[in-house]
Amino acid sequence: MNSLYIAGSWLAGQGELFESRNPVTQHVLWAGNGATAEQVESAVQAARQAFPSWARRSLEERIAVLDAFAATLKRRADEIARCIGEETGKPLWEAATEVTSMANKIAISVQSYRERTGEKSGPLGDATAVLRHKPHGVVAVFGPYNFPGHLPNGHIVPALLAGNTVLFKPSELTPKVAELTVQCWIEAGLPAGVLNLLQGARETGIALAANPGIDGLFFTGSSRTGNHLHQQFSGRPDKILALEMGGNNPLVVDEVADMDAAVYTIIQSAFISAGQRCTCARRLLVPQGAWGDALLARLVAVSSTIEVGAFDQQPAPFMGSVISLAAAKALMDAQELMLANGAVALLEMTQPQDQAALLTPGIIDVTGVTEREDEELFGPLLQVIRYHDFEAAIAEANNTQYGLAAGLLSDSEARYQQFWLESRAGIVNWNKQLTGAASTAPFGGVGASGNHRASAYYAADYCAYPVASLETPSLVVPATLTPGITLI
Ligand SMILES: NC(=O)C1=CN([C@@H]2O[C@H](COP(=O)(O)OP(=O)(O)OC[C@H]3O[C@@H](n4cnc5c(N)ncnc54)[C@H](O)[C@@H]3O)[C@@H](O)[C@H]2O)C=CC1
Ligand SMILES: O=C(O)CCC(=O)N[C@@H](CCC(=O)O)C(=O)O
Repeated sequence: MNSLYIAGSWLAGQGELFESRNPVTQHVLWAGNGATAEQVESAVQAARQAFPSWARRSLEERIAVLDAFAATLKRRADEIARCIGEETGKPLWEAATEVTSMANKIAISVQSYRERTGEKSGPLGDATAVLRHKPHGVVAVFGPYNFPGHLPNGHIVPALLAGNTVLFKPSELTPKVAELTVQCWIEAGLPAGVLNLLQGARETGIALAANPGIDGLFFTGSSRTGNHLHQQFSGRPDKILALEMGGNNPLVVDEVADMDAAVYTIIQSAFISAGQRCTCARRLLVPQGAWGDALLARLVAVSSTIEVGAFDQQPAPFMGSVISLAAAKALMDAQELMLANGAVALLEMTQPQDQAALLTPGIIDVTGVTEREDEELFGPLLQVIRYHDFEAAIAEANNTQYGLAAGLLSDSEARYQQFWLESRAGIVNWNKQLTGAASTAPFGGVGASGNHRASAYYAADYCAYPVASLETPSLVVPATLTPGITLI
C-alpha cells in the first residue's frame, strides 16, 4: 500500500508495518508501512525544493488554494466525519463538528494572519518603517489521535498560509484520517512537495524531529513526548518549536443555585470525547458538606445514564470509545491503582466488553489519597477532591505541574475575579464547560502544558517571523552629519 505522499507522489513506506483498527469492532481500517529515516530525508528535500515558489506566491494565491481545501472539506464532510468516527471511536455527531472546525479554520487563519502577521508601515524620519513577515521554511507538524483532522489542521493551515512547506507526521493511531485529509489537499490543487505525508510510529517521528533540514516543529500531543522534543531542540535557537501538550485540569464548583446546570457542565467538561480532550476536567473540586454531597449524588445519577456506544450507533450515544484497547486497559489499571491507594469509587468506570474500547464514565473520590499522582489520565475518569474553603480550592486547583485549562462554576463574580487572578492556566472559564475552546481565541497552556507558543488564533505567530525594514528609494547624505565625520 502506498502510505506516504512525498513530492506529489504516493509511495510505499519502507519502515515498520502498522495498522489502525476500529476501536470497538477491532476491524482493520488501514494498514501500511511507516517512513524510514531515508524517506523522511527525501520528503525534507521535496519540501525544501517546493519552498521558494510556494513562499513567493502572493498571499491571495495561497489563500485561493486554502479556500479550495475548505470547499473540498465541506463537499466531502460526511465521508470525512465517518472516517474520523470509525478510526477514533467518537460519535458521528461529534466527528461532524470536527470537520466543521477544520473548514472554519481557513477563514479564521486568514483573519489571524492579516491581524497578527500582516504588513504595516509608517514614516520614520526620512524613511519608511515597514513590518513584514516571512515563513520559516520547512516545518514538521506532529498530530495527536484525539482530533486527527482538526488539530494537525490547526498547524498545517496557518503554516501553509504563511508560506512554509510542511512535513505532516500524523498519529500512528489515525493514519486513515490523515490520508484522507491529504487527498483533500491534493484535490484543492496544492502543488507537489508543499505538503508531504510521513506515516509511521515513534521511529518515524524520531527521524523527522532529528532531521537537520527542518526549520521548525509544531507539535500537539502528550507532555512526555513534548518534553522529549524540547530537550532535543535545546541549544537550537535557530529552530522554532511550538508545543501544545496535556493538562490535569481543575474544575472548581462553588455552591450554585442551579445544581442541574452544574451537573450538565461538569459532564460536558469531563466526559465529552470519552474524556479524550486535552481541555477535559480531570479534577473536580467540590465543597465539603451537604450541598457538595447532593451535587455528587446528582452527578453520579446523571452520569450513570450517559449513553456510551459505537461511533455509528443509533440513537447516537454521548460518548464513543477511547482510542484503543491498550488505552482502555491503561485507564482501567489507573483506576484500580487509585482505588488500591485509598480512593473511593462514586461511580466505577467499567469496560463492558473485553474486546471493545468502550468505557463507562468513572467518578472517583481521591480526597483521602495522600500521594496523588499529577498525571493526565486521558479518558472518562474524573477525580473528585473535596475542599474546605475557597482559598483551599484555588490552592488545590493550582496544585499541578500543568496549566492548560481551569474553570469555576459559581454565582459569585467576586469569586470568579479571585479565581481568574490566582489560577495559573492558559484557559480560565467561568460557568462554561472547560472543553470546546474557540478557534478565534489563542489556545495554549503554561507549565508542563506548553512552551509559550499558543496555537489556534495565535498560531500565526509561530508560523512566520517578523522582518523590520527601514526603506527609502534613494540614498542621500543626511542634513546633519554625526560628529567626527567630514565628507570632503
Ligand atoms: N494542548 C493541546 O492542544 C492538545 C494536547 N493533546 C495531548 O495529546 C495527548 C494525546 O495524543 P497522543 O497522540 O497520545 O500524543 P503522543 O505524544 O503519544 O504522540 C503525538 C505524536 O508524537 C509522535 N511521537 C511519539 N514519541 C515521539 C518521539 N520520541 N519523537 C518524536 N515523535 C514522537 C507520535 O507518533 C505522534 O505523531 C494527550 O496527552 C493530550 O492532552 C491533545 C490534543 C490537544
Ligand atoms: O485549535 C483550535 O482551533 C481551538 C482549540 C480546540 O479546538 N480545542 C478543543 C480540543 C482540544 C483537545 O482536546 O485536543 C477543545 O478545547 O475542546
